[in-house]
Amino acid sequence: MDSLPLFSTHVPKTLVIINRLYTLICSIGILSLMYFRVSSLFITDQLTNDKTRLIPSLLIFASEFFLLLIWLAIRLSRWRMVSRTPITERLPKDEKLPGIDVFIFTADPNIEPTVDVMTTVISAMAMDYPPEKLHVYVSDDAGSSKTQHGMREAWLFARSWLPFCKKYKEIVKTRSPELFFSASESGFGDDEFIEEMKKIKGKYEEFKERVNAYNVSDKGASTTTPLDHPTAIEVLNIISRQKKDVTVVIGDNSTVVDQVKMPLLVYVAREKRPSQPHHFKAGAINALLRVSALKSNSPYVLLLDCDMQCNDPSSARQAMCFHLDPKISPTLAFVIFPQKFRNIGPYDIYDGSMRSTWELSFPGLDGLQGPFMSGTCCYIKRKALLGNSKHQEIDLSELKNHFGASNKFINSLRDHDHDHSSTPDEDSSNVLQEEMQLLASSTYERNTKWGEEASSQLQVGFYYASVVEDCFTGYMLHCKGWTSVYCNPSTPQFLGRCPPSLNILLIQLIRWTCGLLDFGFSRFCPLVYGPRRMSILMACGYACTTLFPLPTLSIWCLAAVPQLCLFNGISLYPKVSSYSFIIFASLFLSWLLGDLIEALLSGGSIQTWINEERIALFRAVTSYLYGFLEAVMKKIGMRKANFVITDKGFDMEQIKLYQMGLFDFRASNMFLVPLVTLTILNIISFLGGLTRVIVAGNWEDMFGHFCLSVFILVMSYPIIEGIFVRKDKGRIPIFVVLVSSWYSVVFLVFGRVILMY
Ligand SMILES: O=c1ccn([C@@H]2O[C@H](COP(=O)(O)OP(=O)(O)O[C@H]3O[C@H](CO)[C@@H](O)[C@H](O)[C@H]3O)[C@@H](O)[C@H]2O)c(=O)[nH]1
Ligand SMILES: [Mn+2]
Repeated sequence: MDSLPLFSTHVPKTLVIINRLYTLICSIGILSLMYFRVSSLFITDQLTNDKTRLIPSLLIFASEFFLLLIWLAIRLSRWRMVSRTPITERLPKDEKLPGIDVFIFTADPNIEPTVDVMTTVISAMAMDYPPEKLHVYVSDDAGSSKTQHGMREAWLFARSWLPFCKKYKEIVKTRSPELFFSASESGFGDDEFIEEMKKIKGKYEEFKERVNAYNVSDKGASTTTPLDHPTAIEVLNIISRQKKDVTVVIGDNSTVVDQVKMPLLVYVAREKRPSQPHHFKAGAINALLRVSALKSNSPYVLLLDCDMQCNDPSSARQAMCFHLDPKISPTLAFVIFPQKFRNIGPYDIYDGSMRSTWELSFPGLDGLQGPFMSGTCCYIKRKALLGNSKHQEIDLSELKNHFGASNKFINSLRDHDHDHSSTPDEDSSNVLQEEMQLLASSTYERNTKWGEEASSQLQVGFYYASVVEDCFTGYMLHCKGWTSVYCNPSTPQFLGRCPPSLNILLIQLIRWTCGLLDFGFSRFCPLVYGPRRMSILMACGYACTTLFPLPTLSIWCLAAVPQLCLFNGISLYPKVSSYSFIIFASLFLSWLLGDLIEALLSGGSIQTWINEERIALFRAVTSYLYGFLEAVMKKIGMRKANFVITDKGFDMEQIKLYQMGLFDFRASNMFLVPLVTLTILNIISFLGGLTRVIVAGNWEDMFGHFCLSVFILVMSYPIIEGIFVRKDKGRIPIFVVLVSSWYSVVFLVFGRVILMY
């Protein structure tokens, strides 16, 4: 049994063939386009005789070239798509399974509703895994009594929920009470089941009420601030109800309640002081790595954002099929599941399903060295995060230089070198508690290597260099030779909630853009640092992800320059009757059709495809631009790193618009103004160009421009509708329309001056 592989691998042939075909077409297209553009720069007449101008031609050439390069890099990174299926029946017996520490992160009870966070906690505790091998840690970066209290309530509810799930495991398919009670099939089962289900539903409602009541009461009012609070660690077990102060379980880590064992549950609020950098989520992960090392020190760690509930309980076993597979296990650092969302509307206008990432990019990377890391739905090997060598062989003082002064922590490192779940020595509760307090203190990392690039043998947790700590840390692991695996079973293992609002989405994207560019611009740039350490295709994958926001400049050019030229009767594209036009037409069409075919093959529809293209453009001209500017300002020292936490409480109006497939334009003006300006500019240019062509009759020269304009106008339809048609609250405010019209006029005037050259 042992030697049999624990998973199987398939190749999605149709997708692979289509992708390779398009890579080929795209490469030929790029070469011919370059030939055409370069030669037409020198022989002015070849275009539309005397009307070619240098500046717009150069701008357009650079933009097209850059976009095509990125397109090619994306295609290349999907060269070897694979998909994998774990075979859980072949896993060793429960006693032989390794321990797993689940880390759940929350940072602000005001925008991350406590009930939701706790539902995630409960769903993780109820996973299908031996409870004595499962340890759930909650990191509360706000140090809020609301979360701490919520956890005690969650623990109490779990005491009923876990036995219920165990008893009816054939019926209770999802272990998140929220998902279970909202699903229609929760009503099936015999009378006894229905009776018990009603009871437990009542308890769940009471649990929610108690948590919410506490949060609005005086007791819930915080006495500390998210940026300034002491360490608080609480290990929950039966006695913690009576003894409100910190309790530490001695002996077996799990607790037996009503014949059902409960996983260990630990609340950790690391100390935060304004004078000490806390490094956002990466800092929280590292603090948990240290604290958990003393308590359970499991060889595997599951990272979960607080809104990512465990939907299917089998993810841990599935992940272990890869981690324990004798063939891939030695180099395997992490197993990733896709982030799926439970609130995606029927139209998915904001591309919450991220189809191209989960269905195409990640399977592509999986055929190379493995998918990127994401800070949630990810089972990581602890050893990969703390060094891949035998810690016994390294000098103690060297280890202390890297990991800090705690002897107990260093001992734990040496412990997890034996790839099995270890029960750390249980000291008297006070000693252990003190040590955990030390490890979670804000000064512990001073003069250590936490969050930095260490020696080649050692890795000291998550990196602090970028606010997309997950992608960057994964990249560095890949550079060190670790691999990763992607697992995308048909039942979503985890379900979170995507932002159903344009504003929240675009704010989140600014952080991602800035964080990705941070590392794209650093000495670790995948184009420079990568190729020597990983395959060229893998480096391509990282390059197009970290540098993908850069085409914002190209897209701005393509959304404005050809339009200004159209307005002024200057042609940048060959005559429709000429041979060279075929280059443009075929590139443009194969780009669109390629995306369309892939969307259809990977479970999307025509609507999906239009939505994806549309939101990609909206993101490119707003978030990417601001993220890019922020990254540049950080680089020159004008700005500090910032992690704006994604708002997770949504209002009814937002949800209503989202469900109807209507954009919610109650967004910041900084997003609306660029979008509306470009739309108005395109409308004016289109109408102006049309008039001009009717008068001059040179439609053959301007055909390319019209195609581009029509495409942009179709993509901007929701904006046009938001300006002229909609009357609801989510329409585009009149003030924005006025300001944007003014900017469009400025564009037209400046454009005219520049186009003279
Ligand atoms: O100082 C902080 C900031 C955030 N978080 C937690 O980190 C998680 C992710 O934050 P969120 O605001 O939800 O960001 P998203 O953009 O939705 O998260 C994505 O992007 C992050 C990197 O920017 C990754 O860490 C996440 O795993 C990934 O889901 C949440 O649970 C937060 O509570 C902290 O613990 N401490
Ligand atoms: Mn999130």
